[in-house]
Amino acid sequence: MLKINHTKKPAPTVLFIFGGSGDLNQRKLTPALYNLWMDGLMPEKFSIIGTGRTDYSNEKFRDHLLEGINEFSRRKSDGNGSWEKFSQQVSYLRMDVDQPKDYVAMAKIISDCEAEWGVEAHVLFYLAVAPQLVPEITTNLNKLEKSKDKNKARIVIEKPFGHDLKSAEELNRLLTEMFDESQIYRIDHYLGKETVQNILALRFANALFEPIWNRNYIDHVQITAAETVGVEDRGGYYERSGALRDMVQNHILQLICMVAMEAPVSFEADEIRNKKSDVLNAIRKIKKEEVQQYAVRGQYSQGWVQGQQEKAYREEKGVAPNSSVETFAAVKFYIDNWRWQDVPFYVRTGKFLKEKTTLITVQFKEAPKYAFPPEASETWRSNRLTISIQPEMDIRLRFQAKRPGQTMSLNPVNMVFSYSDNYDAPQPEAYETLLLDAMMGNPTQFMRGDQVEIAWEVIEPILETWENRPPVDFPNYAPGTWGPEDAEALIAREGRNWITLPPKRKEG
Ligand SMILES: NC(=O)C1=CN([C@@H]2O[C@H](COP(=O)(O)OP(=O)(O)OC[C@H]3O[C@@H](n4cnc5c(N)ncnc54)[C@H](OP(=O)(O)O)[C@@H]3O)[C@@H](O)[C@H]2O)C=CC1
Ligand SMILES: O=C1O[C@H](COP(=O)(O)O)[C@@H](O)[C@H](O)[C@H]1O
Repeated sequence: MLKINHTKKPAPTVLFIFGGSGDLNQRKLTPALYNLWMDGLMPEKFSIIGTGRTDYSNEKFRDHLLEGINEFSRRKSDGNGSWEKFSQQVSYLRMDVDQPKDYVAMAKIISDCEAEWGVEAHVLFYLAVAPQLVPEITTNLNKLEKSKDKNKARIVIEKPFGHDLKSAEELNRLLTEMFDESQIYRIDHYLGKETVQNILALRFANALFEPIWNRNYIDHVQITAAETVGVEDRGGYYERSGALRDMVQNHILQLICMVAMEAPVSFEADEIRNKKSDVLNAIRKIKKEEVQQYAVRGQYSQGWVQGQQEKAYREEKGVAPNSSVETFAAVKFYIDNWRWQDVPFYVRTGKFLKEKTTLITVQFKEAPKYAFPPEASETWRSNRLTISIQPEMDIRLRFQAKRPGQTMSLNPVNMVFSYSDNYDAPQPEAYETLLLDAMMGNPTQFMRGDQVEIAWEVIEPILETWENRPPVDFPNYAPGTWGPEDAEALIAREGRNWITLPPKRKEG
């Protein structure tokens, strides 16, 4: 069920973070837990145990996490002892995931906490590790008595969930042999973003949009998820992934689900998940021989961004000098159902693009009859709704207005709902929301096994075609641009263009 309020706190919880010494924990997980604690949303009793092979003492581990708080958290250490108090409940367990004896140590930690707290604890196992370690860890966890408790033990699995359809199916099979589906939380952090969750409110708490939210009124939908950084130090991971696996299979398909799903009859987890699975199932499978018409790939070259010289992807650490892995992908999808038949969903994502932005645009059709003389307006297709997911958080409804003056001159204007103008409190980070949900036992905003598999099915023809046909033109875009020219052509040849947002309220 989607949460309505937080009158209840999570039950006393022991939280193990596999990959505790890793990047994700330092950047996102510990800052999220610290912010939850500062907001009074952590359980009354909790213990966080980071694991890894690195030789940390508890003190050194906390120092390492504090650096992450000061660099990445929305709240820094406040100098009033908050971090020190919080971090007393954080410790480190040095372990190798393939050593069964180390899981015995985990069992002891759980029973020690329970003895100290005088209650039976809930346990959350967060797997912030590379996917190849997941089978080993889960098989060992399955031997712990505690993990069999359906109501008290949960396991969070980071993306990527599998490498392709086959491996995702295998992973699902393995997990569901050992755990109940209700214990498995497949995380997609985009689903924890405030602006993404707000799509449900926008669509289903207002009578205004739903009547026109269909093929009769909508010309097309587009989603841009653009980053201004390269692969940084994740070249090793990215070489096995690429933009399609890294962003489209999960985050972007989930955004499509939020925009395209039918109205749920309740906010029960399975109701929402069923509605999303319906969308994924209805996405037209692109035939291999048609991939070139529907999808474009790119890889960044070296170049200059804001006076700084950037390396080509092929020069990044951990990347093969002749790599054919894509750092940019654009795809045109169709959803074959009554609501969306023939409405294209154009999506694009990439590293080292011109702007950091995640933007959903719903472009409405033209007015059926334009009685104004052509010289009244240069702009057509003026009606559009843009949902800025990040970094700006706003929704803009664009429509034509009369420019003040003695002539009937039209120009598009925006009605803007901006988070910062409407709410004083800072927005929680996605990982805060999702970690709290996992502790509360609320799987609504996590992916069910079937969704992950259908999402792989959707992109598999593209993946296979690209893997079998190495690109001849890589690298094909410079850092600081909007990607390869073919991506412009993908949409331009249908008389449309990619939309980016000028600053708030200045749009002309
Ligand atoms: N970093 C990010 O921004 C994001 C990451 N993710 C996902 O999260 C997961 C982790 O990513 P990230 O933190 O970046 O990766 P890192 O490489 O930074 O961390 C990997 C972690 O795994 C641990 N580890 C590796 N092998 C073993 C082993 N044999 N036994 C015990 N621990 C081991 C490492 O510990 P040690 O080195 O101490 O042995 C380390 O803590 C990945 O699946 C990634 O795709 C998802 C979204 C964003
Ligand atoms: O999952 C991932 O997401 C990030 C982008 O996340 P955002 O919240 O900053 O939009 C991306 O950089 C990374 O490659 C990918 O693995």
